[in-house]
Amino acid sequence: MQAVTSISSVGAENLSLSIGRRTILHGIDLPPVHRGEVLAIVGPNGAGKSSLMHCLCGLAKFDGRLLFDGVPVPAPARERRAWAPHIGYVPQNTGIRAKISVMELLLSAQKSHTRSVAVHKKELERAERVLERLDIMHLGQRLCPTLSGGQMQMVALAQALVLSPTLLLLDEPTSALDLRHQSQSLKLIRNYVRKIDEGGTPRAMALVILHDLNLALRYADRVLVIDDGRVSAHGALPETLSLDVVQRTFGVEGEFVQDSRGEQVLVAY
Ligand SMILES: Nc1ncnc2c1ncn2[C@@H]1O[C@H](COP(=O)(O)OP(=O)(O)OP(=O)(O)O)[C@@H](O)[C@H]1O
Repeated sequence: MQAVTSISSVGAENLSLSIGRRTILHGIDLPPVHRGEVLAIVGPNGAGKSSLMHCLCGLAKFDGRLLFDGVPVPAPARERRAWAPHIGYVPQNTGIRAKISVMELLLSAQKSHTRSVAVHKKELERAERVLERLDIMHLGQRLCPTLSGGQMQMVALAQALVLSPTLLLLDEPTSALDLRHQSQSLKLIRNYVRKIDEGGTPRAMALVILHDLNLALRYADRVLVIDDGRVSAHGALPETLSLDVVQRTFGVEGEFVQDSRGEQVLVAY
């Protein structure tokens, strides 16, 4: 198995997924997403967004090509394990049932069953840093099953970030969050991917499924619109998310207005 130290881009060609006799994804092309970029994946309920993410993180067996750094990723799970440490995947349902504290969860994610005090200290500091950035230090000693839905969602994000992945795959990471935490989490994700690492390149890239198109407009660089298992639009934001695309995809009327900072905001009727 080849050694993989990071992932610099992710893309897909003609990716299809069937479950039983039903085809869920019909030949999806995902032009490469590079480090430093946030790609929003949007589309109606049941369109295939989570299914696409399952393919990207190795949870579903698909036809077509998944490309990391422009190179097809081998299909056998054994081969794909090489990439796993570089992927931070947060699923839609993040229920963590283990009766351990949030801090224990973040330490076990880093596999810190070490006797080395120095390593343990480093991992503890990293866990504390992530909790601090997400503004959830106060949850460190709480048992995971006692957390609220929103708190659990932020802890799941912390669990992914603590491993410093180069590819973040986030399935509706803000669905249970209040207004302040929605902005805070997406700002943190954007800053995380744009941060320049020791090699002088942005640290990571993020693919984020979002239902709130205004959050996509504010925090993502590009958008992939999925409708009925197909890509119906793809490109830079805000121009790709035209009123026509919104009407066709979601079947709603609306208009774009400018907010006080001059940014485009969608008002749907
Ligand atoms: N295990 C499964 N067996 C059969 N059908 C499935 C399975 N998982 C998903 N599907 C179907 O695949 C389609 C796409 O589902 P998916 O969860 O990818 O949609 P989504 O775009 O993420 O939707 P939502 O916005 O509601 O989360 C849906 O019609 C769903 O019913």
